[in-house]
Amino acid sequence: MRIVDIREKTFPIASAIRNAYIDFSTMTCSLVAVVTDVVRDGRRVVGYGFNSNGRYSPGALLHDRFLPRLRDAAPETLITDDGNNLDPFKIWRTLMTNEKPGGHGERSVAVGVVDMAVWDAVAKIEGKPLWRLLADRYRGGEADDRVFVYAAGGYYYPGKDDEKLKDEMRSYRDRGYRVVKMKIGGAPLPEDLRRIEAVLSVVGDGANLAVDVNGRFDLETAIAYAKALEPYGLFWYEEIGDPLDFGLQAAMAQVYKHPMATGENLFSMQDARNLIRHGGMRPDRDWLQFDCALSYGLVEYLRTLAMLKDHGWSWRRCVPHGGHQLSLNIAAGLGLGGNESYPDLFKPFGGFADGYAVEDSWVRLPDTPGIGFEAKADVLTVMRELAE
Ligand SMILES: O=C([O-])CC(=O)C(=O)O
Ligand SMILES: [Mg+2]
Repeated sequence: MRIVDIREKTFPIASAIRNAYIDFSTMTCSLVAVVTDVVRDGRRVVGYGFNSNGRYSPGALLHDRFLPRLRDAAPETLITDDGNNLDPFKIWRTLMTNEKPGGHGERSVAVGVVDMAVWDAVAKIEGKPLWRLLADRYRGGEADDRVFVYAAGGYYYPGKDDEKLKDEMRSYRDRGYRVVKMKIGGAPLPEDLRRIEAVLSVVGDGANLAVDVNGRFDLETAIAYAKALEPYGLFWYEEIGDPLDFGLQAAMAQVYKHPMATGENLFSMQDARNLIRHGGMRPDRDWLQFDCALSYGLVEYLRTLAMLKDHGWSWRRCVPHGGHQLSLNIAAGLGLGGNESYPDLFKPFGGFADGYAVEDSWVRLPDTPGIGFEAKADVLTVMRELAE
């Protein structure tokens, strides 16, 4: 078997939302199709991948550097020894030819998009959902039959008052999410506390609400917020300072006793390892949000999981950023703690299979071969337009 074509297209996923650091007025997303010569159920197997929000489309990097490496490689160097399937690890090595270590930048997004498409194709060729393939390969066949998900939203938005924020959260609760997340740090502390209390009037207990700073605070502001947030007993306090400021993160562990979360902007196993070594993260309560779609894909995420195991961390502490189905498959297949969900944002790329309702913040996965895009009509439409 071989790869016969690789296509990429950049799509806008712009919206008027704003977090404490950026707005999404020009946000884009890259969709990649890896077309193979394998036929299953009368169709040519095509694997699809895309990057999650927060980083722009890596289309230029893909066209300049990464896709030519795959096109120029001898086809037999990209497949398994028995010749029956693509080998995600060999493809990863080819993509990363002549790339120095460190300084990961956004090439990790480009490699992540291709890696997602490769795993989708690999599972389709094996005729299995990816969560099943991962459970069979790495967990002795054991898979979780449902995954914890929380609804992310609560952005700043022109003209959005507390009533609109409450309506948004009520609609997530009506759609089966127990836990919701909102943005903070983009307004003065008293205003954010008023917004938090508005949301708590809808979701009740603080254990049903996570807050996300998107890396905005210096230590002094982080501590002022920590003191104000402490009484609410929130689900988590996320990405409080700069993602690479492990000293700030470690200092916060001394002053904030409730759970914290971070990691969505760490793009390699080595960066994740530095967080674990130097960030003071507490394996009994804190959460790790590394997102494979932004950070060299599942091949690299497996290295990150191995690193966590070596450091005595349970994979149940991982709840990836991004709200995409690749992380949902990894969560079910490898036994993570859950996955993010954006019920209303970043369409059609975010979101899970049609017709699988969320209940009390748990969702089930379809049996569709691959990542499950064939079970989600809106994303499948744009995918098939690209390559089928
Ligand atoms: O607003 C964003 O960039 C998304 C984000 O942090 C999250 O989903 O946790
Ligand atoms: Mg975040």
